Amino acid sequence: MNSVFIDGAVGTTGLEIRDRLAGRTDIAVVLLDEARRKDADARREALNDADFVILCLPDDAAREAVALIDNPRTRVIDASSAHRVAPGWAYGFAELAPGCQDAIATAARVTNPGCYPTGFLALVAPLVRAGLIPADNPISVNATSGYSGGGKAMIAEFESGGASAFRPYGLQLAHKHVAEMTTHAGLAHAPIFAPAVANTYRGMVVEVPLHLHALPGKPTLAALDDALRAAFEGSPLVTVASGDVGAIDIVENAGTDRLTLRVCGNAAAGHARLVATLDNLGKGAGGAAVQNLNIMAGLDPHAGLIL
Ligand SMILES: NC(=O)C1=CN([C@@H]2O[C@H](COP(=O)(O)OP(=O)(O)OC[C@H]3O[C@@H](n4cnc5c(N)ncnc54)[C@H](OP(=O)(O)O)[C@@H]3O)[C@@H](O)[C@H]2O)C=CC1
Ligand SMILES: CC(=O)N[C@@H](CCC(=O)OP(=O)(O)O)C(=O)O
Repeated sequence: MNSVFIDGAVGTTGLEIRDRLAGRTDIAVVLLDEARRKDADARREALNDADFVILCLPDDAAREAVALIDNPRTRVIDASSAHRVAPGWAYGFAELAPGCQDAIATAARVTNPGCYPTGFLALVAPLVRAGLIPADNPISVNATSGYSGGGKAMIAEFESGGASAFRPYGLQLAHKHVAEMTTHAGLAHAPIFAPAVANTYRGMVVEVPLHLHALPGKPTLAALDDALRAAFEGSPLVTVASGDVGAIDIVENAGTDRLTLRVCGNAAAGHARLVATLDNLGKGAGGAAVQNLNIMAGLDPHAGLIL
């Protein structure tokens, strides 16, 4: 039996993880009651007693939690963006590249990927690795998230009735996810990241437009599709669907831990739209955390996930 303390268990991500772990007989979930859940002494004790801790906290509180751990045994999964490019942390995206799952399995510190980077990296990293996109190619990424991506505060704002249908943000192009997108895609230059939030609770679309005719090897849409299928072959969570569709819905994978990739575009024009759909709270957060926990604990990687 593995004990797992969830720090931040009543937040949006914490509740998703608790749902996925409910009923598991191989995992004992440890929670602090309402009166003690922000008490540093109570958290220190829980953090050090558990085999695993999952941090579902704002970045500063996540850094504080890690600093409270003073034993070599407790292993950490951080859902925040505090450690996404930090030395000594394994990047918790098992399917991203050969070796990732093994690195997670043995790591003491695993950072969950960001929700937007999960879609972006699945689309781009395999193509960079295959040499179809040069590492120094300029890349843009447009993405839309459900409002639960902003946690309790944004949920309250949207559910109070005053929020707009569609809100582009991050307009100064300094979003906190850019560093992890650049690093883990193996890019030489930061992508231009244009996020937006839509008035739907959960779900996400991440899109990368490409001028194929301007790439050195002038790859075809079929070549990109083949490379993505080869990269994720056998994964029950990350799949490549036909890009020959008229429209894609932001809630396509809402309520699941799936990530669907498509290579769409106009072959004659040499224009591609790489599109990923996921649930920001699924493969983008809670599902990824449970998958990483399973892998670290040597269990079925997909136990408790919503396939
Ligand atoms: N929402 C999403 O789609 C995703 C979120 N994440 C990341 O997961 C983390 C959690 O996000 P999310 O669940 O959305 O956020 P929420 O705001 O919904 O929840 C955060 C929780 O942390 C609690 N908390 C804050 N400070 C402390 C502290 N010092 N000690 C103990 N508890 C504390 C909050 O308490 P209180 O209830 O009192 O406010 C709240 O319950 C963030 O780092 C976020 O970036 C990652 C991927 C996707
Ligand atoms: C809609 C919305 O606001 N989304 C958040 C990202 C979701 C999140 O908090 O995830 P990370 O932990 O990966 O940062 C944002 O843009 O900051």
